[in-house]
Amino acid sequence: MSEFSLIYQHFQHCTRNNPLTQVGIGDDCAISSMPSDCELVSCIDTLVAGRHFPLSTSAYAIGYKSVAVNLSDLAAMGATPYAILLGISLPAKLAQDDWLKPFAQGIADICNRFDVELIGGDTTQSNTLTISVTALGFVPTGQAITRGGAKVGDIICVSGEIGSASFALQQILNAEKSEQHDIALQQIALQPTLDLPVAQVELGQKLRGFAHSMIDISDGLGQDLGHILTASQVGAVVDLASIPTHPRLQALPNTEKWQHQLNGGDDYQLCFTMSEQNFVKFNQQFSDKIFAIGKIVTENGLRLTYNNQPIEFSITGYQHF
Ligand SMILES: Nc1ncnc2c1ncn2[C@@H]1O[C@H](COP(=O)(O)OP(=O)(O)O)[C@@H](O)[C@H]1O
Ligand SMILES: Cc1ncc(C[n+]2csc(CCOP(=O)(O)OP(=O)(O)O)c2C)c(N)n1
Ligand SMILES: [Mg+2]
Repeated sequence: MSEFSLIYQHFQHCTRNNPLTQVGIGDDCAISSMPSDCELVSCIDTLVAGRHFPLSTSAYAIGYKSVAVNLSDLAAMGATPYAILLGISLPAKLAQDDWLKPFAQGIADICNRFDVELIGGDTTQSNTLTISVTALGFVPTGQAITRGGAKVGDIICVSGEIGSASFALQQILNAEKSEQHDIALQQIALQPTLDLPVAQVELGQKLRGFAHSMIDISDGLGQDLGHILTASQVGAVVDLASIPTHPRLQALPNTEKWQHQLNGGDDYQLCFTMSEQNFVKFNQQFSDKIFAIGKIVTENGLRLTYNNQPIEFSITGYQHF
């Protein structure tokens, strides 16, 4: 299949047109109008086969997740997503309909769910499958939620269960090593949390005007909350028993569970801080579940407690190098 027929067949019309787009796929650049009174919010995340997703991951999930992790970054700023650009470096053996069709379907499903248009990209051949997605969104001027706004006294919240994706990944990596890996790979608990993360786009927007700081959890709650603390020059106390946890994880020994939750990553939940007053107001105004897990304090660093006892736990987070 030629590079151009691949693009036209699988990507040119896979998402719905957004009225802001003046020129989409097919020219040297896309051209978009800016909505009035808004700021542009942009990010890029790259996914490399065997590093960001197991080699056994389906083409559909690879497409879906490549977009979801970027929409999660936009969500973490309180932005409304608008469009993506898709860079694909593809081994020659995958440049065929059997792989491209479900891959493009994964991209299309998550884009169409959030009214995001695929407006351009780039396609090359490479020995290692690598997907790089740039996402663009908008936020009303001055209202983006950054990592740097946490205030002493704020409640620290997360948007949902933490650690499930890391638990699923551990089972998959073990199964890939086993002799009967085809059978083992059919029995992974919580696999959708790893493969098809739910970008918290609507919640992120609702938190504008409520949250003082926000980040999405990609590298592990410990490290990512640490980014808020550093940027805001504050500290935190987190109660490990308050972290929302799936029953399958709850059944693990504490240290294994906390390893998945604090250092695992791949959660793509939001972690944010807000005043106690705003916490009460948010819960009165919206039915979205948000979970208080700790407090922002003056003393720098992250302190962990469990049943009111201090806990020592090494925060490593996901490290590329
Ligand atoms: N190669 C790079 N060139 C320029 N900026 C980069 C590069 N890699 C990462 N960044 C920037 O560094 C910051 C932290 O990146 P990262 O840890 O990847 O954030 P996230 O977890 O939100 O994806 C972001 O502002 C990102 O844009
Ligand atoms: C095969 C495989 N190994 C390990 C992981 C775990 N993992 C890889 S990258 C990563 C962190 C997120 O990736 P990164 O490139 O740091 O994204 P960013 O923080 O920039 O959003 C995690 C938890 C995985 N998902 N798949
Ligand atoms: Mg990144």
